[in-house]
Amino acid sequence: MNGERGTARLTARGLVRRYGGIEAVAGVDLTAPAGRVTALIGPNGAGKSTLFDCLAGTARPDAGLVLLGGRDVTRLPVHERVRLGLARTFQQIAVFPRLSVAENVRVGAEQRPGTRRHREAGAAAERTARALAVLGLDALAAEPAGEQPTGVLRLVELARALAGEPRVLLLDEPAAGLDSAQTARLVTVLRGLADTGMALLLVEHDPDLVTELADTVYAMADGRMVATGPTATVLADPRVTRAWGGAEVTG
Ligand SMILES: Nc1ncnc2c1ncn2[C@@H]1O[C@H](COP(=O)(O)OP(=O)(O)OP(=O)(O)O)[C@@H](O)[C@H]1O
Repeated sequence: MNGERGTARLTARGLVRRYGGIEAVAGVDLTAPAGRVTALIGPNGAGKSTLFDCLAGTARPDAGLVLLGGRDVTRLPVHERVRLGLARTFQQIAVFPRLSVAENVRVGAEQRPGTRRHREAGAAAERTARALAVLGLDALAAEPAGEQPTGVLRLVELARALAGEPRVLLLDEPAAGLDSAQTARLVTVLRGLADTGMALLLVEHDPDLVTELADTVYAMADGRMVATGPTATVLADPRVTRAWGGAEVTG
């Protein structure tokens, strides 16, 4: 796996997505390499979620390409991208409230290619157990998801994504609602996943978390990339600090 570190796993080329007269994503290039944590930052309305939707397949770009492991997936629906190794968590938490924590995670384990075809129920159970353990959720496995606090539900969503053993993981504000202990665990888990060769791309608002986690940062404003590069360099870029402070981006 580590031999692949740095190889592009998910690539956007010239992506454009319009809503009516608004270019929410206005010609964007981005690469999430294997074995790295890549962060996407920018003020509200910058286009981060729209770009995520185009990468995950929940939105179709009006122009440009999405490549997953070198394969053009621009026109493939979400479930095909999942089969090719893409997983995602959402800004708005979505769990099945009446299912247990473990059953919610199992949903992710069963989306893995070949699970049904080969009747790999045992393997799906193992993947579920592994994902629960990685996120420290074993003790809550049998509890109804609907009774858990937000912090736990974020971890359940992440466990569900991991249970499919993806090669590319998209995370939309993964630390929102987590307390400091859960955030520390999340950081350790995400770094550990990158070390296994997974490509991680996260949308994040907290500069401290971005500094702690990300190898590379893409900063968006008004649908465009305003700065890209190593985390410390991008976070110190005046165009980025202005945009994050809510002021107009001019450059
Ligand atoms: N479904 C939609 N219909 C119309 N306009 C949309 C839609 N989704 C996003 N937009 C517009 O596209 C632009 C980019 O929005 P987007 O949600 O992608 O930004 P964001 O960077 O993710 O913001 P936030 O940090 O608030 O989630 C905004 O002007 C938004 O109003």
